[in-house]
Amino acid sequence: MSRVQPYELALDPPLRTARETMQTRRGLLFRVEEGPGGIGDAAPLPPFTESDEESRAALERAADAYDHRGWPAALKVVSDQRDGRLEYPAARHAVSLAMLDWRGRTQAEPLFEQLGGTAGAPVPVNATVGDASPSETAQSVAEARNMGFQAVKVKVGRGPVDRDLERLRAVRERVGSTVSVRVDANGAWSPETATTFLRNAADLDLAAVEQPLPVAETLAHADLRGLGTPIAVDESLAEFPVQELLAANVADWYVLKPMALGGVDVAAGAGRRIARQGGTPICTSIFESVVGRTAAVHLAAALGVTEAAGLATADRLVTDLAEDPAPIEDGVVIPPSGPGLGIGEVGIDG
Ligand SMILES: O=C(O)CCC(=O)c1ccccc1C(=O)O
Ligand SMILES: [Mg+2]
Repeated sequence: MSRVQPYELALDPPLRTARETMQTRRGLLFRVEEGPGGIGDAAPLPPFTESDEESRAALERAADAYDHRGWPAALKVVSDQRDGRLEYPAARHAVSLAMLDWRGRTQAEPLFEQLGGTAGAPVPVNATVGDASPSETAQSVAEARNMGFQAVKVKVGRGPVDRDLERLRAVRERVGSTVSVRVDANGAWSPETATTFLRNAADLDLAAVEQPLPVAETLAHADLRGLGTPIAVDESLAEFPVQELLAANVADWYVLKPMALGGVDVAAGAGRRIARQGGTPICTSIFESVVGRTAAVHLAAALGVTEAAGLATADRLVTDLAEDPAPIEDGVVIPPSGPGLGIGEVGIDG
């Protein structure tokens, strides 16, 4: 038997991005009871994924298919495509993860091994710093550095470019070059604004600028390369097949959100393709529960990513659904070595 269980987690402090102020995250656990059991997480977040309602409906259909016809039928239900893109990536993430967790538990194999990794090597992670005043931004970056993070990601694009540049100068004045700094505009800029930012940011030694342009301007990211700061795409991967982005040379870095790509299996394939073609894959979580986040940790370890992963999303969650089997220490995270996901008892009330 399988079950679909909704959850809701509060973020404290809320995360201010160019697009929104994220205060809570809703998601759905997909659980099966057979044998050792298995668990998966769907945490829909448009425009990265389908909506809550679509995800829930797809998961209910998948649960019914699983109960009557097993794993292949359940997976098929959440694998519908339109224009070459998955219609329910978050739901497919949940079902495929529950299947991998169940299989890993059955075969006593950790998820990172199922994904083709050989060692549960430590993964460097970045702290995530939201939009705030220049002094508050610098303070948050200094705190992250003092906690052992060697990389931070600062959200930009909420206010004018001059303010963002002022924030980043305040960061450099405060922490010098002791920490790697990347920024994420979440698609807030026009090509002109992005160019202005990049020309003025050349001396800030930013590791990358993530999704400067909206998804509709995806191909124009190629023109932003070579202005002194590596370009990363994120939201674009939810809309365009990764091979198209690679063929168009749109970016230096590619952000893999397994929740947006339809599962850790899909994301592992995309990550290997990106690396083969000379791109840099980055793994991130999106404030989903410990179930989804731990899956992303396994993915990052399996791919052996070298750039810091955006997996430090647990600290902001006021409560979670289980004890964290992969807490961040000194800026790195190590995937659990137990079977499957390696998560213990999961309860909806935390
Ligand atoms: O990458 C990180 O540091 C954390 C993840 C993150 O920023 C994020 C979280 C939720 C939704 C979108 C994003 C994003 O990278 O744009
Ligand atoms: Mg991003």
